[in-house]
Amino acid sequence: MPTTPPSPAPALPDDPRNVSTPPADLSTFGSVRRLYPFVRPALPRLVGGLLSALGASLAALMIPQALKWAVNGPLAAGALERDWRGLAIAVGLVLVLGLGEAGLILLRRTLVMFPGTRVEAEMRMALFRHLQDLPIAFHDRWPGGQLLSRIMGDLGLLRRWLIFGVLQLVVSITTVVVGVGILVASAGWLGLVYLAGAIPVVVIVFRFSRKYRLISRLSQDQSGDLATTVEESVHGIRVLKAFGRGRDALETFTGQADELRRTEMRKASVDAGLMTSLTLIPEVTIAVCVVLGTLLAADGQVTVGDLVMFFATTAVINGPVVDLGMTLSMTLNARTAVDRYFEVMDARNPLTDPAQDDAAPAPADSAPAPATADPATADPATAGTVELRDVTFRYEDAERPVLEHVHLVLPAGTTTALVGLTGSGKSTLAMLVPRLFDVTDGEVLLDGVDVRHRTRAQVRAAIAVAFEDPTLFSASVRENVLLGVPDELAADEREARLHEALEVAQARFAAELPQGVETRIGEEGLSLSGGQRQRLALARAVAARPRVLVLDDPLSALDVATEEAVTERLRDVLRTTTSLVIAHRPSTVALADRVAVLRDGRITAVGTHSELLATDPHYRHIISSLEEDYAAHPHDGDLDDVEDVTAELTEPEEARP
Ligand SMILES: Nc1ncnc2c1ncn2[C@@H]1O[C@H](COP(=O)(O)OP(=O)(O)OP(=O)(O)O)[C@@H](O)[C@H]1O
Repeated sequence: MPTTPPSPAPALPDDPRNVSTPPADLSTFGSVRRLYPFVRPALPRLVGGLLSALGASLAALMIPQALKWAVNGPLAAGALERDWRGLAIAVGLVLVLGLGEAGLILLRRTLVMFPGTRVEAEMRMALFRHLQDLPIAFHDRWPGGQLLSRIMGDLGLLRRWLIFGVLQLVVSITTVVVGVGILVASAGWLGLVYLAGAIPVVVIVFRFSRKYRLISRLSQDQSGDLATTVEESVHGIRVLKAFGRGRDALETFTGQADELRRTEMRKASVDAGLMTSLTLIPEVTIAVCVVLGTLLAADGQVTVGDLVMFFATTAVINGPVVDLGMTLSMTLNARTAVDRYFEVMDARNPLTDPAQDDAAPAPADSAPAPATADPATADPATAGTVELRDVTFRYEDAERPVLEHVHLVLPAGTTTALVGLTGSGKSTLAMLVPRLFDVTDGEVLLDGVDVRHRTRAQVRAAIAVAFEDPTLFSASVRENVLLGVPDELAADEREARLHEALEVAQARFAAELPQGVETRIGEEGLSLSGGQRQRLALARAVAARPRVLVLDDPLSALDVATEEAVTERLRDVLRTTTSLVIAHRPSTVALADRVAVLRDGRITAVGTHSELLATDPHYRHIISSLEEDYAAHPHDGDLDDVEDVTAELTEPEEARP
């Protein structure tokens, strides 16, 4: 039997709230090069788009050459003996070049539109997949708004850059380089003077890049913080309203929005500075060239045709020089977006699946333990058993462990209640069983095999969890309840599980919702009371027919009568399952065959309720404080009556107190 865990994965990246400057080790090129795996399938179209764009620029640069030929040739022949044929050829040439340029621009747009949107979609899906895989510890540390802004805002930025920015950048640079080359080669001194104007442009662009990169990063991070504030205040709207703290939330939001506005203003002013320089410097250079060109023409060193070609070419170059400023800021924003995207994508999940060779065979499918456990994969002595063996667990960044040297066996087919004072580590212990966290030391064994030697999918197929805080998704009751049921299961079997689970969890109210079990609930659907939500979450755990059921205080929001009814039905279900129930109420403890007492991160006693009452003073203390607490707040969980009128209307008679 394997006992050593797989080698640890690299640590998670720094807290995103500390990330305010871009990583210095990658150049902009180095950063955006990381897009290659996503861009590769779209590369032929992108290259096609680039070639079309370059062709369009080349056509634009050829027009001045045609003009020069016309001015020096057919037009120079004099008014009386015009070369009409030559003139027609020149006009035709300009027309063909102009039409060619327009056609190539259209082709470029058509070619790059599809890959741009496709790369964005692929990257978005990859990020979402990765977020689903990342451990709870990652999600505890990363604010939702930061993730939201990366998956939406940053990827939108990248799409715009891929469709327009990157090609325009290459085209602008190529046009400027080729255009200046033509000027230097064919216009002598005039070309060199124009080239000299590039020196201040290079210096200004370099300084701009350094400054803009920092501001761009700040602005995108601040957008993420703002999104987090919106997300938190929308989620916590009830608390904010109940405590009259809406104004405080508004002030926080206004402060952050104003900070972002100031950053955007700084960004715009740095951008404007660059645009002004890129417009002004070529204009000043051209003014100098006009004076010089006039002197050279008067001296007979250049022809009028040369001057027409020169100034027409500078007119073609000037546009791309100004575009260069715009595409450069787009590129720096895209670089920030790539950095922010890969900060999440680079985060590794320390909860790894074992290598194929090391993996233990899959545990018996969702069959009840121990009778039907697969004899080929499970030792009959341990089939269906969960064991925590000398388990120590410390949260990342926490100074001391929450759990220390915990030994606890959950025998197959039994129900163990876990009790302890608040903060003693009950929920933490429960999360180690389905591998939501991995132990720092020791082992969690399922069927006698370390859970780290099974894939996470195998472990989670065997274990279902219902948390105190029930999360429902924006989907129908049916979809929410059948979340843990394999899709391959026959339709009638799924239907049977749905109805059984709703019945066990006393959630028959679902049938009386406006569209029955097809009613959409969750954030965008019908609001349910706390008790109703909890019962659906419990139904979800029951419907999965797990071999191991972990219930983290799943009945806390139920009224007394409903809790009794659920407890009764749950007892039948728990008989076929190995269960761990975290109890905050004496009535929940009554569900259990055995009770384990957790005190300051250690299991201090295990026994039946009556044994512990007789022998363990700490247990008596816990039970009396639970009873006191319950007596003081007997209606804490009785949310069905007060929270939602819908509940009143749809609750079946027998489920009401
Ligand atoms: N994600 C986390 N990171 C760091 N510390 C945590 C985290 N979650 C819980 N803790 C700490 O671990 C300790 C145990 O918490 P846990 O939620 O397991 O206790 P509990 O016994 O379930 O409490 P309660 O009965 O109040 O639900 C607490 O001191 C808590 O502050």
